[in-house]
Amino acid sequence: MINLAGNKLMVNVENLSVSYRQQRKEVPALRGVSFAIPRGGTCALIGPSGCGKSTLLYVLSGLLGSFSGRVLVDDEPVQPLRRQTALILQDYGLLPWKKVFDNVGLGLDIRGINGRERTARVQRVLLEVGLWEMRDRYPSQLSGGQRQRVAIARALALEPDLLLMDEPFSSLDALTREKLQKQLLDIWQKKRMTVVLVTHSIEEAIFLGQIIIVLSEHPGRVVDIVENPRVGEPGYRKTPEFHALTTVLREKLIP
Ligand SMILES: Nc1ncnc2c1ncn2[C@@H]1O[C@H](COP(=O)(O)OP(=O)(O)OP(=O)(O)O)[C@@H](O)[C@H]1O
Repeated sequence: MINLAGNKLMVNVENLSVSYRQQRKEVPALRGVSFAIPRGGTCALIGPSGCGKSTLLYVLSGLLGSFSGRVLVDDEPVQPLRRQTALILQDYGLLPWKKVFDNVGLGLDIRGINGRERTARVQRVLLEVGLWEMRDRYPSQLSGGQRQRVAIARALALEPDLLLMDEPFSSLDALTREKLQKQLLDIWQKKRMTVVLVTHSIEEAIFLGQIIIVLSEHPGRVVDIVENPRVGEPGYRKTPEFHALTTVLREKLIP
């Protein structure tokens, strides 16, 4: 499928609704959500706590298969364990008993990529995120920012064309957070995979999301889809446009 700007769509969600079953009652989590992300674009999902952001990410990853509506990833109906989709969860999902090197190789192990190919890919991504020196450490011997980078490296080792991230930087201090946001942007500019990121932070959404999807209170509906084409431009964070957009989003989220 092609969007209006002539780009192929990576994600196309039409009229998506999701409910959870809780004590024999249907609890709606998302209602009638529609949006599209072009291939190689970035998208930030933002909205109040409990509005269904993580649920939406689980649907895109294929982990949550019971929904109504249509969800296409690279023109195919979404399915579990798509090889080129990588998902980074909130707690990073690192195994404490495995060293950094093997934590990064975990996704490759699951997909049966081993031997020299595995070693080469793990080495390459550890160098990319600046963690090669830490390869023999255990997760407990790393800082929060380093652990997050291990999780990113693990995702990159899969050479994904769709990277899904659930609040990847929320537990980090402000400085580390900005550093890693910048690093993610650098990686995206190099590889141009499609990125979908859940965040609570308005600034993060504007810094990283070419498309910002604003969801309503639970059950989540799309309040607005904001286009933010200057993502990745040097110095964007310091521009008046960036600050103006901060105000616009704040008003949409806290009317
Ligand atoms: N397994 C489940 N069973 C029942 N209800 C659930 C389940 N998982 C989530 N929910 C409910 O669905 C709604 C959406 O949850 P979700 O975690 O997707 O929201 P969120 O926007 O990511 O929240 P937060 O910003 O607080 O992380 C919430 O009201 C939540 O309580």
